[in-house]
Amino acid sequence: MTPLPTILVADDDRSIRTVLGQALGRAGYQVQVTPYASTLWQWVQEGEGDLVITDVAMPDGNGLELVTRIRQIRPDLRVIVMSAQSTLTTAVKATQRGAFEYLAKPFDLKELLAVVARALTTPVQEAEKPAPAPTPEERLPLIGQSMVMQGIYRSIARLTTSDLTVMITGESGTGKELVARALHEYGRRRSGPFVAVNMAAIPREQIESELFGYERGGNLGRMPGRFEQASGGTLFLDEIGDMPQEAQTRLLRVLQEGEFTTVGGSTPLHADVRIVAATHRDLRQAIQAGIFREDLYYRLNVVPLRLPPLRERREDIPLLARHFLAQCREAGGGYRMLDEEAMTRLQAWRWPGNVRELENLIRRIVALYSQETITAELVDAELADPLASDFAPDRQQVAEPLVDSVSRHIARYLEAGREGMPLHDLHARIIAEVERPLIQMTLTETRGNQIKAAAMLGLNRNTLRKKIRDLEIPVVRGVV
Ligand SMILES: Nc1ncnc2c1ncn2[C@@H]1O[C@H](COP(=O)(O)OP(=O)(O)OP(=O)(O)O)[C@@H](O)[C@H]1O
Repeated sequence: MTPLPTILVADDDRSIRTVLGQALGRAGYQVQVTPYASTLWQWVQEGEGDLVITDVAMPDGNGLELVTRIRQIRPDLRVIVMSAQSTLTTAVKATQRGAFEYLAKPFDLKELLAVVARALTTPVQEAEKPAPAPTPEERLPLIGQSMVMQGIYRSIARLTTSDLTVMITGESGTGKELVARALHEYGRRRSGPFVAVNMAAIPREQIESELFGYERGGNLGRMPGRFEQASGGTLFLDEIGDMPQEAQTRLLRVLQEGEFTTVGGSTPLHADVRIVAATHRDLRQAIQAGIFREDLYYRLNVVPLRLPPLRERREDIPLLARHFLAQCREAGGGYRMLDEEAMTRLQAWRWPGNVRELENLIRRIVALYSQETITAELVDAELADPLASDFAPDRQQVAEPLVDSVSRHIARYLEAGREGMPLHDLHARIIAEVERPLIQMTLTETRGNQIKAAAMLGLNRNTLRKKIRDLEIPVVRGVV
């Protein structure tokens, strides 16, 4: 009988050690747990264990540093890193140092068990051997700690070790260009150029020569296009849905053959670029409408990355708002802070222009007002000013049906229940989660006028008042 695989677990949090020890034991593995990085290192040196699961910050050492050392002395021993400091930098560092997988805490036990099974059964590839020394800088390019952003960090981290074509989708202002830059800056081609081309910003008839270059008359030779400029680096094709048909056909040929010719030229040139494309359009609809080539779509959509709208990750709003305030401060805008109610207002807003809209709002407030504390009244006034907003309704996307997002949340609760989280008052909790933003946003809309809000909601005024009290919704009358 083959012995059971042994898993070495290092985490200074006792509850994590207990939960992992039990779950892995139940799944049929042998488990050794320790709160110390040094004990883990000792076990690894002694040749123990078939798999390592380690935390990052431990009292006597750093799990990420251990990954490098473990991979050096035992390249076949896989390491899964788990961390509560779920930033893009941690994910990239873990992956580039050769961790098999990176999991942001809190994680799903089922997911962990699936990763463990994969780590123990997939044969170790040459490509997994330690990567060249990484140089990710500590300044964070992407802000956000929500579950969805953590998923994005993991994908970006994984994609930095390959040249696969990536298709980023997401509404306007969700950070598509920022993600494309991160893929480049942390990736294998970081010493090459990053060239961005926005299809919507170039006259249609010039797109082909812009991308592929053109032959100039006489003996003048050719004018290089963006493909050539990006050689050795990354070519970011923004608003790919706006690419004219002829350029689509040419691009498809480049992707198929790895070569291109300039407009009017005949010598094939080798295309040495990593392509990252982005769009805020629904390309499937464009395909149906016959304006986007389906074959090109499949060539580009090798790895799809969907950036969620800001309203789907409201928990990131305070972090982002503080980040933009800090940026304003660095630019000489003086010290400002948002009071609690102002922050609540920001979290309740629907953000049709996503992170860009939030960034612009903070900049506008810092520029227009000199008071140190930014209040809810001030935020309300700026949010309600239609002239100040660059986000006219025709730029807004069709929102996801409410039933879909509610169902997703309920499914998450139920799943957590199956994982062992005690579920009680589920009905009341879900109703409150829907009711609170409904009432809060209606009040923002009516600038705190409860009579108007009650009319809009179709509620009796006393009922509304009671709900405001029960749900602990802050009541502030707006500036008119
Ligand atoms: N997660 C984030 N952390 C910090 N800043 C962000 C984040 N996401 C977006 N931003 C900022 O928001 C602004 C818009 O981002 P970006 O240009 O990348 O969006 P986009 O999706 O490419 O928009 P569009 O589709 O309109 O071109 C930028 O100034 C960017 O720095």
